Amino acid sequence: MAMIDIENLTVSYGKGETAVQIVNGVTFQVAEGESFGLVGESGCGKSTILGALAGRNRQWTGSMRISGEAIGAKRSKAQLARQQMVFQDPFGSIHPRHTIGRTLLEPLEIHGIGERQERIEKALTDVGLPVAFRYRFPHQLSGGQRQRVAIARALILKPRILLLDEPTSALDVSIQAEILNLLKDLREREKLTYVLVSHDLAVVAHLCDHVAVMQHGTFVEIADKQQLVDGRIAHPYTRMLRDGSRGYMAARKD
Ligand SMILES: Nc1ncnc2c1ncn2[C@@H]1O[C@H](COP(=O)(O)OP(=O)(O)OP(=O)(O)O)[C@@H](O)[C@H]1O
Repeated sequence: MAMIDIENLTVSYGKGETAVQIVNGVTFQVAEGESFGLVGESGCGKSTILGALAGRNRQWTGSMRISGEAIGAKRSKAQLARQQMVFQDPFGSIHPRHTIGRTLLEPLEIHGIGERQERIEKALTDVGLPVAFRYRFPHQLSGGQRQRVAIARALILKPRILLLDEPTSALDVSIQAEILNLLKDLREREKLTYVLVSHDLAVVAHLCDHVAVMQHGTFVEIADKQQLVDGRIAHPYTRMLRDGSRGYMAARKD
């Protein structure tokens, strides 16, 4: 059974005459413990798919099954907790005047979950931060540490799926690999399933088992990691993306 099973998903924004369909009938499955990448030019609908999976974009049609369960228009708290998002910008996504502890407490309060102190400490430890960081404020942390907090906040509800929207692209190059490796370790340790949006095929090749290439709201190709690394990819657009990150891909052929 696939952890994520999406059939003919369309997603739109706006109502009536101003409604615009952004995602035009995409179909994909992600097995438990796998990572599925979404790449494609800016505005093609990658984040919109993540938003629909997360329950943030509710204007969708098609069929969505998560962990074998059919997802409807309204989700229970348990269904919402099952997948959590990590955004690109760790500066914008964490409240600047809340301590890290308070940031991590918030989802537990919203979902009415107990054992809060233990969970906060475990979440910080899981992302490689000292537990004393709970008393710090975001401005006292580096960009990489803030992204670790954003990942800890996503993990604190014990989701089965992480939806990662360009999780390293706002970070210094030297920090990017550190966060990618953390995500890789976490996936293996916690048996998490990932959907990762990136404009960078090298990042996708590093982390993902399969990748869908998007153009104008549809998938033009789904390739596996080996096809990507070996250059056995069919669609001209995919080749163009690959050529754009060739040096990087060669450096990361692991
Ligand atoms: N809340 C919204 N209301 C209306 N239109 C939106 C909304 N969010 C996104 N869009 C539009 O939907 C289209 C797809 O946006 P989306 O963010 O999914 O693209 P993307 O592929 O993730 O791009 P990028 O790589 O730039 O993040 C864009 O044209 C965008 O302007």
